[in-house]
Amino acid sequence: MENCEMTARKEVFVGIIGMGDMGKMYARAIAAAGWSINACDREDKFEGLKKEFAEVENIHVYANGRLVSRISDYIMYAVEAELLDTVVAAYGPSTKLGAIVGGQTSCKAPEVKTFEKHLPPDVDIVSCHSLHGPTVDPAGQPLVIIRHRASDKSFKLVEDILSCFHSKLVYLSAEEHDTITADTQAVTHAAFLSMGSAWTANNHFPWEVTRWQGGIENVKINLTLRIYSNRWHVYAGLAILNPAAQQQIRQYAASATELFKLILEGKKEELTRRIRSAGEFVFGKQKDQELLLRDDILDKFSLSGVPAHARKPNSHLSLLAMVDCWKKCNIVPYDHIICSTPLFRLWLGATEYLFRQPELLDDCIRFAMEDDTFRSDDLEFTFAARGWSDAVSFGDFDAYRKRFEGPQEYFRPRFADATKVGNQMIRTILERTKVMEKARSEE
Ligand SMILES: NC(=O)C1=CN([C@@H]2O[C@H](COP(=O)(O)OP(=O)(O)OC[C@H]3O[C@@H](n4cnc5c(N)ncnc54)[C@H](OP(=O)(O)O)[C@@H]3O)[C@@H](O)[C@H]2O)C=CC1
Ligand SMILES: O=C(O)C(=O)Cc1ccc(O)cc1
Repeated sequence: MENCEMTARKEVFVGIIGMGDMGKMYARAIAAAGWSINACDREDKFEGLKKEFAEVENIHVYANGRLVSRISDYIMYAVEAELLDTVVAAYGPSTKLGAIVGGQTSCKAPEVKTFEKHLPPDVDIVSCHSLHGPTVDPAGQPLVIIRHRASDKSFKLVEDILSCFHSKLVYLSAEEHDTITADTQAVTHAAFLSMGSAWTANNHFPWEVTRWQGGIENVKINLTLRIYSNRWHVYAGLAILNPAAQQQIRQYAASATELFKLILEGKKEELTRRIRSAGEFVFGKQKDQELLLRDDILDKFSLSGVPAHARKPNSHLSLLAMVDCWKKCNIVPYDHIICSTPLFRLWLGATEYLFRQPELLDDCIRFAMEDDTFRSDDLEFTFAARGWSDAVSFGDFDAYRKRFEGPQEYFRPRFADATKVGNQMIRTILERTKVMEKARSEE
């Protein structure tokens, strides 16, 4: 980069309020690109943060968000979604004249409403949302930008600042963003959260039980652990604050319950018809496309280390319910790939693996009907899906936290391994989606 461009960047101050996982990731990347960062967290973390960033070039730590707001040109709130309104009410009125403000919360309609409520009218609003967690390399991942109220100059400045991530910029309104992320993130998380609750309730680590080994089980286990290793409020915020998400999570629980009842009642034909018709709805147009996940890819990601030939079939209720839910909610997940998280793409890859290999799907249905090995898992899974749906529908952050913390403690000893394997999975799915998008664009 030209020296004069670096010097010009130093004169633009980017404020970051909330130096948790995402705030720190943003601060480090933007500072490394030469912009000046003014950062803060809660006042009681001031001394600790100052020490942590003492040696980091371009990052200046302040005691609170009022001080950061007074002197920054683009201010990003990277705090818990549940707290955003209170935090913006406290610091928003101190925003520098003519500055730009945005947020990193995962649900944008309430976020922009909060900004409109508390920010002075001379302040522009440009928000963003990185569609990945803080330990993922942002390069190539989607980064949504929302131009809510901004001059061309302000908008261009935000684009320049965020270009340091080398992410794929996706331009949406707050409402479009929330509809898509409800379709992709919220219901995906509901599936993994339910699996984690069910395994905890049955008191088994799935990678230690032979019926949970190999293939798409690796995706289920690793991603469940990945979610539980993150902070509960991230998932609570995006589900509870997004009305479209609530409805889909309810449908996911209803799909799991209804399919499980068909299994218990021995209604094989009805189950088969329902599952095939959902599969046709979701995957009907994919017939000529390669699978996102293949055996050789999946087998690289084992936590159990048990060889493929030791695998047992599985009723895969979590996957059957997902595809049924997509159909009931009229969602074709491929339409949202440009605005999806790595977890969503991996989950879609797992559903596709089952539904686009007819012999596997037949085995799965036969196994669900005829073998009761998975009945107790499926029972707990159904309870768990309903429990998560209730926690979200009641809008109760505290109940959500309590439901989350049990499995989180249970799985904690395996988080380090799961994060490593999960990161490799995410790199692989990014490469696979790039290859497939290229193939599609050349068709
Ligand atoms: N983690 C993820 O995977 C992703 C998260 N997001 C969203 O980004 C936002 C940040 O998430 P994340 O970094 O993971 O969460 P963290 O909990 O790691 O960070 C939030 C930080 O904000 C601090 N905070 C709370 N109140 C204030 C305040 N008044 N002034 C300054 N700081 C304050 C929190 O302190 P304390 O802990 O003491 O409350 C915490 O350190 C959330 O809205 C989340 O939904 C978006 C994409 C991905
Ligand atoms: O990829 C996922 O779904 C994650 O779990 C990480 C995550 C969480 C919240 C977001 O708003 C974006 C990404």
